[in-house]
Amino acid sequence: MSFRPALGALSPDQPVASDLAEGFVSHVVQWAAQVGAPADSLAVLAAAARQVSLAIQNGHVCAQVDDLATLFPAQSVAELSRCLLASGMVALAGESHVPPRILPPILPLVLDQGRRLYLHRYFDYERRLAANLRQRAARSPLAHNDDLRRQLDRLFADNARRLGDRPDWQKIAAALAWRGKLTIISGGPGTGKTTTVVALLACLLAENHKLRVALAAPTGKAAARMLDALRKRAGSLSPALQALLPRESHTVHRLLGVTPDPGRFRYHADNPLPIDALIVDEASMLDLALACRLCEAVPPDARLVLLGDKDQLAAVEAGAVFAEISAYPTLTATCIAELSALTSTPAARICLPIAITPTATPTSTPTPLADCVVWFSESHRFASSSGIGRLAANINAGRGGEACAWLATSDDSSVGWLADGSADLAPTTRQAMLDGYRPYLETLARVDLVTQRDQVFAAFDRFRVLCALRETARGVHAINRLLGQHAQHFTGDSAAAESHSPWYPGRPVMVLRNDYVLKLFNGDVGICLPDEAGHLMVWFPEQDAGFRPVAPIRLPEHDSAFAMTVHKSQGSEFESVLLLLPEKTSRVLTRELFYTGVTRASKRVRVVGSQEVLVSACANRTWRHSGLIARLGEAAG
Ligand SMILES: Nc1ncnc2c1ncn2[C@@H]1O[C@H](COP(=O)(O)OP(=O)(O)OP(=O)(O)O)[C@@H](O)[C@H]1O
Repeated sequence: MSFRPALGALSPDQPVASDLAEGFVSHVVQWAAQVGAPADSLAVLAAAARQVSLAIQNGHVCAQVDDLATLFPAQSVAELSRCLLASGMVALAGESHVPPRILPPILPLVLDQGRRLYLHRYFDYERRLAANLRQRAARSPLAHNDDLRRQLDRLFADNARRLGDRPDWQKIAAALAWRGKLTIISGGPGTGKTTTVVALLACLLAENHKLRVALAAPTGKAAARMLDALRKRAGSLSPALQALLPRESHTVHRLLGVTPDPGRFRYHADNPLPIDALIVDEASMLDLALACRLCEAVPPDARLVLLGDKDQLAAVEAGAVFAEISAYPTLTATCIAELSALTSTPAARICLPIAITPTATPTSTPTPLADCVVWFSESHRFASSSGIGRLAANINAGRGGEACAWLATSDDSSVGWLADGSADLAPTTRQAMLDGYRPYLETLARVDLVTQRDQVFAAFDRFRVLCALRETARGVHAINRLLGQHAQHFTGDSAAAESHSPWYPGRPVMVLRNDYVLKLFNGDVGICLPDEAGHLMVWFPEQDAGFRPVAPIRLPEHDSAFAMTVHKSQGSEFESVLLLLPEKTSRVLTRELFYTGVTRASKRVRVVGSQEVLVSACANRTWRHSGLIARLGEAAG
C-alpha cells in the first residue's frame, strides 16, 4: 500500500511519544558504534531509526527509505540503503537467494526489496501473517455438493425473488466461505454480513452437528452486538439448527487467552484454539500484531471468516490489515465455475467482482488471496438513495463538495448539518446535544433505577455525541464536562454537584484500560446507578442479559461517555448520532474517520462543522506504510 508521510492516521486516543523514538535512536546508534559501524553511516541510521519509530506510532507498519532522501539530498536512495546496511544494524530481507520464510539475522531494523524499513518485530509479524493467510487460502477447496446447493437455494429464496437476474452476493459469499478455509467479507453497515454468516453456519452445522464454532470481535461491544445480531438473523432457521449456533462471543484477547505474561497468549501456533471455525466481526479494527497472533492460533484446517468494512478507520495500533487484504476481490475461473454450480448463478454474472463497487480501484499488483474476498455494497438498513447511505457514499468517494451541497439542500430527515465552525460551540450545537440526551435524562427521572436498568441502558444507547478529537472545546473532554453538568442539573443531583463527587446516577463511563481481573476492557461502557442498598455502583451489561456492578473506586482508568471519539465508537451503533468535527482541518480528520462516524448512526446523523472542514475530511485519505501485499506475494513464491 502506498503512503504519504504527512497523512499518518493518528488516533486522538493515542498520544504521540517522540521520547520513545529518541530513546530507540540513541540505543541503536550506540550499538552500531560499538560494533564498528562506519562513522558516516551513523547519521543516516539515526534518521532512519527515528523515522521507523515515529511511523509505527502513527499507525504505519514501516517507513520508506525514499522519504529519508529529503534529509540527505546529496545521497541517492540506493546510497542511503547501502549506508544503512553498512551500519550493521539493518538486515536485508527478500534477496532472491533468501527463501522468504527465513527471517534475516536478528538486527533491530529490516530493509526489504521495496525499500521499506521495519522494526524487526513488525517485519516478523507481517511475514508470519502473510504466510499464514496464504497457506489458508491455498487449502484444497471443497468440491461441489448437491445438498449444499439445495440448502443455499432455500436459505436465499427471498433474495432470489427480489434480485431476479442479478447475482446474489450474499449467497455467493456463503458458498465461497463453505468452499474454502479463508473468507474475507467487506461491506458497509447493514449490508448483510451477519445474515450471510448465519446461512453459512446453517450449512456447516447441518453437515456436522458437532462443528466447534467461535465468534470474536476486537471489542466487547462489537462481540456482544455480533452475538445479538446473529441470534436475531437466525430466527428463520429451524429450532434444531438454532440450538447448534454459538451461544457466546468473545473479544479477540479473551478468545486467545490472556496470560499473566504481557504479550503472551494461551493459544498460539503450537497450542491452537480447539475450534473448527472462527468468525471475526469488525476485523478492520485488528492491528497487524493482533491479526498475526489470531490467525496463528486458528488451526490450519479450521475455517476463518473475517467480516469488516474496508472503508472504516483502521486499527489504532500499526497496520491496516483488513483494508489491505480485502482491497482487491478477485475470483479465478475455476472458482467462478464452482460458485456458479453451487449457487445456480450463471458464471458470466459472477465474474466481475470489481463491478460490485464502482469506487474499486483496479490494481497492477492483485492480492494473492484470490477466491477469498467478497464485497457487499447493498445496504439493507438504509437505501443508497437514503440520507445516511448517500452521505456515506459521497464521503467514501471523496466528493466533499457534493456531500455539503446535498446536506444543505436535502429535506431527508435522516441527515442534518449544523454549519458551525466556531472554536467554541454555537448555541444551536449545544442545544442539539442537550436535546439529543433529553429522552435519556427523562428516562432516568421516570424509571426505577434499581429494577429498570435495562430501560436506562436502552435509552442511553439511542443517542451519542461523537468527536474527532479528545481535547479542544469541540473534543470529548469538554463535551463530557458540559453534558455531565447538564445531566446533574437536569436530574436535580445537586448533592453530587456540591460535594464535587464525579459520581451521580446516570453518569455513563467508558473504561480506557483493560483490567483482566475485573474483566473490564478498553471501550466497555457502564452507567453509574444505585444498587439495592442505595450505593452508587457502575453497572456493565453482561452478554446474556443482566448487569454486573463494579464499585467506582475499583474501576480502571475511565472517562465519562456522553461523548466519545469516533475511534472508540467503532463496533457500536446508535439510533441517532451527532458528529462533532473540529473547527479546523487536522490530520486526525480523515475520510475514514468521517465515514465511520456517520455510519455509526442507524436512523439519524447530524454533522457539525464548517464546509471547509467537511470537504477537507473527504479529501484526506488515510494511507499506511505496509508491505503486507508484498509479503503475500513472497509467501506465494
Ligand atoms: N438479503 C436481504 N434482504 C433483506 N434484508 C436483509 C438481507 N440481508 C440482511 N438483511 C437485513 O438487513 C439488516 C442488516 O443485516 P446484517 O446484520 O446481516 O448486516 P451486517 O452487514 O452484518 O450489519 P452490521 O454492519 O451492523 O454488522 C438486518 O435487519 C437484516 O435482517
